[in-house]
Amino acid sequence: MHSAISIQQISKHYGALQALNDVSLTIEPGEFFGLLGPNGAGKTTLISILAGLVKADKGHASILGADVQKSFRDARRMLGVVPQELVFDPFFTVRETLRFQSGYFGIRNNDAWIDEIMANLDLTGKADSNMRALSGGMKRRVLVAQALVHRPPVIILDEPTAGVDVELRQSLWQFISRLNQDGHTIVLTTHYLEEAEALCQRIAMLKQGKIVALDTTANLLTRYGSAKKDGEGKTDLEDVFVNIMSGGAQ
Ligand SMILES: Nc1ncnc2c1ncn2[C@@H]1O[C@H](COP(=O)(O)OP(=O)(O)OP(=O)(O)O)[C@@H](O)[C@H]1O
Repeated sequence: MHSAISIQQISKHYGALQALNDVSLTIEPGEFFGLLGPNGAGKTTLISILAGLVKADKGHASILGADVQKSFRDARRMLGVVPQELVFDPFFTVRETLRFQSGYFGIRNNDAWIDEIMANLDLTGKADSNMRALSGGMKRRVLVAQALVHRPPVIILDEPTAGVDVELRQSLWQFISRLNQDGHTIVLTTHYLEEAEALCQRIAMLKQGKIVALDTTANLLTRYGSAKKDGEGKTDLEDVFVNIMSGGAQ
């Protein structure tokens, strides 16, 4: 069986800046995987390479066996990406936006699935609203819906809960967890480390374009956690993250 995502020795420069430096990573089908790192570590660049939006200088990447460059269409069809930035045509309604996205993948008569996704994301009441009339949190739900219209087995979410209220965050995680239980592979980037700790089975940490830690969440907590100074003695992923980013990992 193919890996859900295979990344082999990927490097990427932007001028003099090395955004990714020899990154290798394999994610298996059905995993809930966290890709963490400080601002500028290279997470979005790596996701853009997987989505075929940015070309790596070196290395290979594939989605369920399809090379993201050589078999772009096959790879893209198996991948749903929830981007970090909210970019929409403001004059389309929510339903039109989702129909348009279905058309991009050559799917017609997708309304039953679009209705199901909208219901799961609490968007049904906004189906006929123009995108420009939605709040930021609602727009983010549409971004998630858009990533799912073609029923991709692998889903990457780039900071999906940035600027989202607690209620939506929880309903979003319930929905994403259900997709994972149904067999979808989920890759998540987030700066909310408590979310990553609760959801992700395995985590990679990037720092200045290099992987500095890669392990199960449980092992990372055991290996790199340190008892909190507040005396409670409980370690968490934030603790681990700070230790690794300050040079505690090899
Ligand atoms: N199109 C571009 N041109 C030049 N530099 C870029 C470009 N895109 C990204 N970079 C640089 O590459 C580095 C990695 O950026 P990237 O967006 O991948 O990081 P990130 O880990 O996703 O950060 P954040 O957590 O802030 O989203 C940064 O230094 C960024 O400024």
